[in-house]
Amino acid sequence: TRSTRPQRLLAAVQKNATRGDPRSVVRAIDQFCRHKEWAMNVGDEKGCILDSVVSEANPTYVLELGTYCGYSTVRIASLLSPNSKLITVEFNPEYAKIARQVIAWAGLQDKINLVEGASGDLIPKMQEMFGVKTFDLVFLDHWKDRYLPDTKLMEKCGLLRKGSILLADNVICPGTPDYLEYIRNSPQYESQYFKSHLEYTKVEDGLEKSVFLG
Ligand SMILES: O=C(CSCCNC(=O)c1cc(-c2ccc(F)cc2)cc(O)c1O)c1ccc(O)c(O)c1
Ligand SMILES: [Mg+2]
Repeated sequence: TRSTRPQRLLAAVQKNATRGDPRSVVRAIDQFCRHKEWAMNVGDEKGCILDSVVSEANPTYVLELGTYCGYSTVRIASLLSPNSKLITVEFNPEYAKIARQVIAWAGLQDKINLVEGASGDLIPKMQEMFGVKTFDLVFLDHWKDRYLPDTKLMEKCGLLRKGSILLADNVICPGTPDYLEYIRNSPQYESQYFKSHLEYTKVEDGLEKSVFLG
């Protein structure tokens, strides 16, 4: 049977990237998506904004919601200090299977815990499963109608501390209107919009960075 797009993306990584070199994995995926087949990675333009937010935060514990093929997982983990951890949640088992291989090719499996399941089920278990107290940075890139309920759930579970950063992809395209309305009007957050474009296109999109004030 015909291969899937994630399988073809993995093949491009294994063909064009150097094992153990995360930046070459990121470059290989961007090349594939720009010149061969579009895929819903955060991409190179928004990826630079992601890099600057991660570098400035220098987080110890990172949560990513929505792994897909592991592009942003690898991009973030390549910037983390030695004892830090990235937990990434993926609902779709096919995506998770590919992401594990992309992460292994980049040589970052020791920094990353990929857990399969629905974010709404897993968020309340984060403390018991991984011994995590709070997350310093959360990257939201999963189902767009889950951003708001999962943010409220993280607040309820005490997973955010004063200064925790939420960085949300796709707040314009496909769009997360209920999340934006909540986070921009809540006195508990200080938000900033980084205007950019939908990965590999000229369509407007952007990242919303929000600091939890506790
Ligand atoms: O992985 C998922 C769901 S699918 C991936 C979400 N991402 C998108 O849908 C997505 C879509 C687009 C896009 C597509 C078509 C267009 F024409 C324009 C834009 C762009 C993006 O950057 C995206 O991130 C999941 C994980 C954990 C869970 O707990 C759960 O409930 C779900
Ligand atoms: Mg996205």
